[in-house]
Amino acid sequence: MSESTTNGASSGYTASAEDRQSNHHHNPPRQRKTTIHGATGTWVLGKTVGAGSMGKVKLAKKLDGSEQVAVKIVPRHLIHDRGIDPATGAPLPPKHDESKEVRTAREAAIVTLLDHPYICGMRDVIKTNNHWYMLCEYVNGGQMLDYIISHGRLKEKQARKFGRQIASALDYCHRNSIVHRDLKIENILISKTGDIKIIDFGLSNLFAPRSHLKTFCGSLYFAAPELLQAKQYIGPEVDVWSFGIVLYVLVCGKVPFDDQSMPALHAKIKRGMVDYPTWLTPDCRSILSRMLVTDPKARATLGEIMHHPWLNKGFNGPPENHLPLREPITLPLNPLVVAGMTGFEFGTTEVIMEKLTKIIEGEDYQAAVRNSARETPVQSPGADKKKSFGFDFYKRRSSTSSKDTLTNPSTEILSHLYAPDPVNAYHPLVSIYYLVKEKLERDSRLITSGAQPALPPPDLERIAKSPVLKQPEAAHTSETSYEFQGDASTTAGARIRPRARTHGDEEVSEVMKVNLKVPGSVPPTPLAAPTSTAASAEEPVKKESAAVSLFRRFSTRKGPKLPPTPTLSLQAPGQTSPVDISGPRKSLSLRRREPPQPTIHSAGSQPQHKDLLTPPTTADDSSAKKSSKLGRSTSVTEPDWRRRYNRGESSTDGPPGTSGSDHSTASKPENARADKLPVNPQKMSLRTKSLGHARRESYQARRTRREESTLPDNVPEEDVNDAGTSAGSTDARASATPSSDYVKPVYLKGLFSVATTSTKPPVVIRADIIRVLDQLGVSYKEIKGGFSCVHRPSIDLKSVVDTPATPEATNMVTTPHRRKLSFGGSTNHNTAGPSQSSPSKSSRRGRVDTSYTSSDVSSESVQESALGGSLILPFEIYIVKVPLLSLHGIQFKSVNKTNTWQYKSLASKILSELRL
Ligand SMILES: Nc1ncnc2c1ncn2[C@@H]1O[C@H](COP(=O)(O)OP(=O)(O)OP(=O)(O)O)[C@@H](O)[C@H]1O
Repeated sequence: MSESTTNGASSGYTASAEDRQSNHHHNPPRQRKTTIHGATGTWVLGKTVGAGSMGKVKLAKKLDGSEQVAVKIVPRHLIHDRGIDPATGAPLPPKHDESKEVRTAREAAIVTLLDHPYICGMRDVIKTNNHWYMLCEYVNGGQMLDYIISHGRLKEKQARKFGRQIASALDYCHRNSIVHRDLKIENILISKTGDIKIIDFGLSNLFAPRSHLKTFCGSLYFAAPELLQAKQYIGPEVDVWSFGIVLYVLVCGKVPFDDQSMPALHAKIKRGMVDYPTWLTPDCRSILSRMLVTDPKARATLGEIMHHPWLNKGFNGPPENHLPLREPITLPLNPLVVAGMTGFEFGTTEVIMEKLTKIIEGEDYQAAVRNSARETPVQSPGADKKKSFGFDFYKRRSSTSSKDTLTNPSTEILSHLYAPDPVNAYHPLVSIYYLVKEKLERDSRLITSGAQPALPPPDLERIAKSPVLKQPEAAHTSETSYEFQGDASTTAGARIRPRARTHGDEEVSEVMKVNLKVPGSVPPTPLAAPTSTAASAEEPVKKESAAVSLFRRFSTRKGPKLPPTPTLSLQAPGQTSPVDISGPRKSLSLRRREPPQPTIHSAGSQPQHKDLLTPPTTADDSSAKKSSKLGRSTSVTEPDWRRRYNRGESSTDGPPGTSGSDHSTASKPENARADKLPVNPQKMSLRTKSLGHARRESYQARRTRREESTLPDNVPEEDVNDAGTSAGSTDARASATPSSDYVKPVYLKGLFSVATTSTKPPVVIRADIIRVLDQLGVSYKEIKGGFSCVHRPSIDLKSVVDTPATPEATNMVTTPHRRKLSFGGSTNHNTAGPSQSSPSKSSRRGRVDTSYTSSDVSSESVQESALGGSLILPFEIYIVKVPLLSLHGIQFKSVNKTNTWQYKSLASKILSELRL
């Protein structure tokens, strides 16, 4: 096997060499083994584990095999056509796309400093002439999105655990003056221990309490209303809104706001009318209704959320934010720490020293220090007051406003937090000072313990040569905002991803754009060990034996084996049911009719829809238990499932899959339901929506993004499993029957439900998968343990019908269209895959309707798809075994997160066709 090598600048060091791709042209890509060199050593790139709009994510192993990381590879594109140099008249030389550079550098810079059990850690950053390589902790428990897609909504108790972890991570960020701005279900991964890891800080930024950010970014579905109104915002409040959407998705299995028309979706988000399903407990509804408040000033602060009864039920106190204990900064400043802050381009070390000194000496800061010393902490059980309260930016600014009168019980205990806190989010410079200092301390501890070799000193000279922009004003004395370059108002400044547009900055005064480099002065830190400390900190009062207990109870759906859904159709335009992302759950639900469920609406709201597709009941939902006839979903413990299984109930009733590492759960079985209900044709839609991205860009923008996210020829690649073009069912059929080690065991408990587990042996499951993939025209190749698949929908362009845009749509890049696309008709499927002109076998048998209609996708995407564009959907299916239960199951893995809704829809369809 040949090897190509990429030398790079690590953690901000100047790129020292081109990516070496010399082997590329001489050897087939599969043969190549690419290595990258950074300050942390030499890493061998492996298979692709994910992809986003910024690039691919690959596995990498240290040359000596001692470590494994995920590497986010971001191509550095050169802009060639830059016009003429007015001075010389000569064409300007090509230059890297600055906004993308800045955003990547920002992500690297921020995440490198963070140290939190629920935030994916950064190991090293390597920059070459052609790429950024961000070496991150490899999170191998799957994606939250995949889990929700396969299993539907979570029980409240499960959602609470995740909710506490999200709150903990957000509180840590906010107290460090960092706002994520792209919190969404796709950006939450699950670790092997069953804990969450937040990824993708590519849209994060620093905020100052009295300053404003203005950039609209993030997924539309998760975006706060003020962002849609081009309003300025401080920062934390938009994360609280997105957190509310995520929590809603977890407990409801759908997004709260949705519409097939973008303007209508905008309007719904701005109106903020939320349907709260009746199965939600009052506390759950209460916390959601405090987060999903359209007025950011009236919206709960994170501090309030962390003290909300729902989030604390069964726990000793609010979530721990894992912030180290901090003392107010005193002079003189530590020059080593200040040197480590240059990566953020606050300026040269001298400038940072001067500015920070001014802040620390300032009367505001000193008053804050005095106040904080006087403050009598209100101690809540099990939590340190300072660590658990969010800094209440709005209350501090307008504490007398009636809008600040919270109805939540935490009002009182929050009231003392009206003063600036010298150690929490006082000012970005102050926060970064703490973060760098803490990182240096961590690193020195590691070096002392011999765990981490000393790294070369930072290239301060290079850093010093970087352009220095206007320096920040002292905190609380100006409205200066730390808006990094790339947050600028122009589209060019926005991250190219199918989800957002950037508002103009005309309303914003004194916005500072700060260039950013990767911090070069801070040595990388080895990745933290799995989050055992976090788990203990989050241990509930009602003892759960381990963090993984979250998955001990399983979302299962009991129901008779019914014929497969005959029709698969997307909702017609005008239907306004919110997105139900619970794929298999949804497909199961299609077989049953449920009595209409009353919905509870937020004050003043009108019912927008009734979601009959999302099943009620949770473990701690008494109301749902009372009306169990309404439910389709129940959670069972393994013993419960065993009982049912042994009684000879349908195999599709169980099991609650588990890795088997802990079977001690003593939770009571919950009500299982017969659900022998007829089909509700009205609810037979398998329309699925993206939870992630609003794809309303122009065709050009999409094309650009696609080109950008596709690794160019010179990108080191070992595997080509994203293509899926060469393989097909012929290969798969020809391959040998799976051996006993074909299937991998499931290490994460509870990732399986009736929809994804089976008593069938792997060989039968494999054959079934091949049958269904063939049937649906999905290209595939067999990989270890499963299938690497690519779906290329065929589009009936004749069916594309423009719909008139509303006035609001003028704001949007595209207008909605009707379209028709098919699950059949894969263009390069090796075998006799169905096509539109030739209906699939299943269609002929009346089991699958291969086409559906939707107005969800713009004509651009239709055209694009017709051109073989971004509707191409790569994903993987694995056959796994569930230890101890002698069961097998399948696991979906999305490879490209830009086609979420399409992936969800296809996964649902495959599952329903598999009839496991
Ligand atoms: N540390 C990690 N461990 C395992 N998988 C990862 C990791 N980081 C990212 N991935 C996978 O790669 C995918 C893309 O990663 P990421 O969200 O960082 O990319 P992106 O280009 O910033 O995405 P976006 O389109 O939202 O901008 C994720 O959805 C996930 O599946």
